[in-house]
Order: sequence, then C-alpha cells, then structure tokens
Amino acid sequence: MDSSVDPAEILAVRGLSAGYGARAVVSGINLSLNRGDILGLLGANGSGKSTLLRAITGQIPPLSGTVNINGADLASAAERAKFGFGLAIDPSDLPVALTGRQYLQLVGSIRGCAEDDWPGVNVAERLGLKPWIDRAIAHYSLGTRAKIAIAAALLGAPPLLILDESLNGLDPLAAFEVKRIILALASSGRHAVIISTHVVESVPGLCNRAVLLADGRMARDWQPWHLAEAGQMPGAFEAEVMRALTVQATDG
Ligand SMILES: Nc1ncnc2c1ncn2[C@@H]1O[C@H](COP(=O)(O)OP(=O)(O)OP(=O)(O)O)[C@@H](O)[C@H]1O
Repeated sequence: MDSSVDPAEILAVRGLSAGYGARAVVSGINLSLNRGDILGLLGANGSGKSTLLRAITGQIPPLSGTVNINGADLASAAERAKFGFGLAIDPSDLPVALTGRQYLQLVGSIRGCAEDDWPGVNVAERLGLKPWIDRAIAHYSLGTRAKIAIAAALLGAPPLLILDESLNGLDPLAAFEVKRIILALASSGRHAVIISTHVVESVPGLCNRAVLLADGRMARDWQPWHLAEAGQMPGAFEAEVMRALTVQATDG
C-alpha cells in the first residue's frame, strides 16, 4: 500500500470523469469512503449512478481523474485494486447457462477464494439460495438472480462491496438478510459498502452517508451526522431528496 494512503480510507475518487466514447456522463466526482461507511447512491434515472460504478470498478476507463481502492490505484495497479471490491452485477448480465454453484465457482476462481467463502455467514442459506444452487440460472426468477449476484459479490468478504440496485426484486426476508449482512460488514470496521438505490426511504436506516447525482455531477452529499439527524424525523430525508431532485429538474 502507498504510504501516503490513509489506511482507514477504502475508496478515494478524485476528479473523476467517465462515460462512453468521448462523451462524459459523470464529471468532477470526488468521493472518499472509510471503513465502516455505507453510502447510499441516489439520483434520477439516467443521472449516471451505474456509469459512476462502472468507472469505479474499471469496466469503463476514466476520461480524467483517479480511483484508488483499498490503497491500490485502479490505473497503475489494476489487479490489486480489483481484488479490493466485490460487485453484484446486473442480474440480466449473469451467465444463464451456468448453475448458481458454477457461477460462484467462476467468481471464486477470479477472486482467489472458494465458492462458499463467506466468513462467518452462510450467505447461500441466509438468502434461501440452497434449493436453486445446482439449477441453471436461466430457470431463476429475477429476485433469485439478484440473490446469486449478491452472494457472488460477497465472496471472500471484499473490503468494498458494491450493490447497483441489487436490493430491487428481493423478497422481504432476503432484503432483510442482505441488510443485516451489510450492517455487520460495516460495523466490523474493515469494510465499506456502496448501494445505489431508488428506495430513498431505506437510506437513513441503512446508510451513514449519501450522495445525490444529477446530470452526472454530485448535487448533494449527506455526511453521517446529517443523515442521522434526518433519520430522526420520519420522512425528513425523503423530503430533502425530493426537494433536491425537484430543484435539479426545474433548473435542468
Ligand atoms: N453502454 C452505454 N453506452 C452509451 N451510453 C450509455 C451506456 N450506458 C448508459 N449510457 C447513458 O449514460 C447515461 C447515464 O446512464 P446510467 O445508466 O449511468 O444512469 P443511472 O443513474 O444508473 O440510471 P437508472 O437509475 O435508470 O439505472 C444515460 O444517458 C444513458 O443513456
């Protein structure tokens, strides 16, 4: 690890712009996450949430700026940086010809761990995946696909867990279990989590940080004290987000 890197910091994004071809979809993004942080990533459809997560995970190259994950620079130490995160891929991108177990084995082989390497918790059991694990993903419902994507992201207990709208479509028990797992990871003080979501009301109870993207830029940023305060009053955080979204839509 670079000795200038803060060991508490898991993710450092500086001046990041990224998009498709030469077109920047997200610009001027600065973001720092420490161990223990759970970040809610909010924004209207098309605001750039998935694009930002693609840039952070090296799926698209930055047009400018840097990403450092767990002390490794994504451009100059890509292999090490990629070992620093687990990403729940979009369920529609899963390899449907594989069984759930084969997919976990594939991800495990890339991450250098076993197909059931979930320290301290049997994720497959907790998410109700066991009856499905040896069936082809093609036969899974949308929610079951989301579960296997999350289970794969959790393999090897990565320092940074990234869930891109992954809670959508989960049944209540699975959503509850995923939230418990996320909270346990964060409270261990060794991991951080990013959750992009449209379920604004779930953010104060789960996240200690939040950012709102608008037109590819960070329009609002809630620090822990602010989110905790907003969480004290039912509906207060949602009202703040709706106000910010309305201002953006009016200005746009
Ligand atoms: N593969 C791609 N090629 C070209 N443009 C893309 C691609 N993926 C997304 N975009 C464009 O980038 C912009 C931001 O899309 P993105 O998917 O990042 O938004 P989002 O905030 O995740 O949206 P949503 O909430 O609807 O999932 C949109 O204008 C979209 O059309």
